Amino acid sequence: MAVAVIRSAFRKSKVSWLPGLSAVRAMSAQAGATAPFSTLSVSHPANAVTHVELHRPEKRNAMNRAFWSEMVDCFSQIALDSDCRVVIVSGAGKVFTAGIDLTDMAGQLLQPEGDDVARMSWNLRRLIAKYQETFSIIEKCPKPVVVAVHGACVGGGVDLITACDIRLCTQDAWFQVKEVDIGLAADVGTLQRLPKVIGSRSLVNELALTGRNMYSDEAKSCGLVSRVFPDKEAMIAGALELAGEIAARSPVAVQGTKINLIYSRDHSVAEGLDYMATWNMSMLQTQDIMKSAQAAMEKKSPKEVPFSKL
Ligand SMILES: CC/C=C\C=C\CC(=O)SCCNC(=O)CCNC(=O)[C@H](O)C(C)(C)COP(=O)(O)OP(=O)(O)OC[C@H]1O[C@@H](n2cnc3c(N)ncnc32)[C@H](O)[C@@H]1OP(=O)(O)O
Repeated sequence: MAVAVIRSAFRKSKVSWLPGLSAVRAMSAQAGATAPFSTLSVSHPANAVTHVELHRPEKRNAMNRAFWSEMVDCFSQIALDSDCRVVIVSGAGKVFTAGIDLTDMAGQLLQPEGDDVARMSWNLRRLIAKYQETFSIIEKCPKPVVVAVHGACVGGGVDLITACDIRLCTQDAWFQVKEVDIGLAADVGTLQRLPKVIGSRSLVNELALTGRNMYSDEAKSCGLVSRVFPDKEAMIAGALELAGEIAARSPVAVQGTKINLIYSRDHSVAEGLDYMATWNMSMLQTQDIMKSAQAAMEKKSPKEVPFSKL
């Protein structure tokens, strides 16, 4: 009986605005993150899954000038790619990343352009904001991002992973808020996001003020990562399995969940509930609810439900 009710509701839900919506989607759909990047390798290992690999292994994936721009281009393309429902980020070679490229840093950041202090300061501010966007773009991307860390994750690496939605690591992974060791206060996300990721403010302060290494067991126990794998191969297999589970769900539900979780993290419960109500006053009208409910009633897996692209 319940199945019949859902079927009938689903038939009724095929309302006349759908062709218009498809046309808008067709106009905005992009081919995916295909630009020839020099510091990133982008692949599509499974249906609806995009894998972004930091790819400067001979320099331990140190973040050079090209990297700071390419991440923004890559994630801007992914955000619009209706064939992508979930992203995996990992590092090629021996480690995840050695953080900012220290040889590149001297030019741009330490010798800002400008005729006087005001102009140099203004240019430097713009540059720092640009570097911040390199990781904020991950958080702004509506597709969930799973990051898989092996070996070292230093400095800018911690900024990067705290902007991701799910963090995995290998047993040999270690994390270091290194900035204090090179004479600067971390300025591209760690100080803002790490306290929201791990529960202990005292631990955040300790890590950021001493620059000490944190190893995988402690990263798991404090909540920085949700799973630890014996090695990189097992971790990438685990990341793909997790990505497959996310990709199988309604993209309307998944993207709405990511956006509302981040909004709620930064607002009061009352504001979060208000935002949610406004969000769902349109999103509850999706066909995906009827499709998912029907599959649940028929004891089918969400993997069997053909959701439209988003
Ligand atoms: C607006 C500001 C925005 C962001 C700021 C971010 C701040 C930070 O990121 S602070 C962190 C800076 N990073 C470091 O201090 C790490 C330095 N590197 C290491 O400690 C080690 O390389 C390692 C990551 C532990 C890996 O060790 P190992 O596997 O033994 O490799 P190496 O032999 O040391 O290096 C191989 C190769 O890579 C080059 N390299 C490594 N790290 C960097 C780097 N950060 N910048 C530039 N180049 C790096 C190293 O020089 C070697 O190059 P060769 O040409 O082979 O000599």
